Amino acid sequence: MAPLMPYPPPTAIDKYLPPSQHTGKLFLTLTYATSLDSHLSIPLTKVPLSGPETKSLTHHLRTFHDAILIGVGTVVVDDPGLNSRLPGTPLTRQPRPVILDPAFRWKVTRESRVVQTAERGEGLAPYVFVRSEVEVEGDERKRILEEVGGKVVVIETSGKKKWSWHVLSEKMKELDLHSVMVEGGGGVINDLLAEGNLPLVDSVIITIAPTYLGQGGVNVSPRAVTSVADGKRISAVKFTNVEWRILGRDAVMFAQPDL
Ligand SMILES: NC(=O)c1ccc[n+]([C@@H]2O[C@H](COP(=O)([O-])OP(=O)(O)OC[C@H]3O[C@@H](n4cnc5c(N)ncnc54)[C@H](OP(=O)(O)O)[C@@H]3O)[C@@H](O)[C@H]2O)c1
Ligand SMILES: Nc1nc(=O)c(N)c(NC[C@H](O)[C@H](O)[C@H](O)COP(=O)(O)O)[nH]1
Repeated sequence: MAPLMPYPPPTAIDKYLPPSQHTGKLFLTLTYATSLDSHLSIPLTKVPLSGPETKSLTHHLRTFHDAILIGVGTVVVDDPGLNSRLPGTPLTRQPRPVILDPAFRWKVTRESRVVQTAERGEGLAPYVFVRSEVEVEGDERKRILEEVGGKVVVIETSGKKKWSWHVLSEKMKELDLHSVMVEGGGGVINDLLAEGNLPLVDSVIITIAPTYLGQGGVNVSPRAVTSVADGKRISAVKFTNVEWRILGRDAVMFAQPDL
């Protein structure tokens, strides 16, 4: 895959990046690109929203994180590479792709881009998080992942459909992954922006592209929140330390959740 055109990253964004020494808490950065109508994409479609400058920023951010996390919905639709393609990025600065795929529905093959990327030594192979009820022994896909240094990570769900982000954070640390860049898609992001999960989010970096994708897109809008005091609707998520940068045609918000 062709190296990416590098653009100088914005200055003075260190406070939004993982610390150089890990602190025992998983550092979580939520980052994605959105349209003006808060859509990530058109359903079942990969939509390039980021311009060259913000795509370069995303790849820059990937070199600061131990892991990059997406949901199975994204890996199935986008067939992503999930590496940093900034020229000269050493393997030691490549993030570990993590795919949330409880039912192991991703039909990974040797042609999958993330597998090819790992095979060429241009990125790391994925860890696929799967529910303990799913039979993976003898599954050809497990072998394909292991051949390039990836693995199926079996996680207890104790009958629940979803893993809590506390369980996911503990599992990441167990795997020696101490900082993660959560890139989407809609299901993953709306879940992470739910009230109870916000304390786990350290930084939010959102690219806003100058386009409307139109109704019925893959929308980012967290669950509504009402005030405990009077039961009235209040903002679902607020931010602090908010800074904006204009990169090419896109605006980028850097912020931290205001808990
Ligand atoms: N613009 C951007 O920055 C951006 C970024 C990423 C993706 N996208 C776009 O977004 C679309 C995909 O979004 P999506 O909402 O369909 O899919 P998604 O969020 O990538 O994946 C959702 C699925 O992941 C699994 N999952 C998520 N959270 C989980 C949890 N806590 N525990 C267990 N499993 C969990 C579930 O799988 P099961 O259903 O199997 O239970 C869930 O249905 C694509 O079109 C892609 O191009 C855009
Ligand atoms: N920053 C950003 N701008 C976009 O316009 C867009 N569509 C995504 N989408 C994120 C999603 O996670 C994709 O799957 C990966 O961006 C593809 O990853 P690669 O570049 O193939 O490594 N992310």
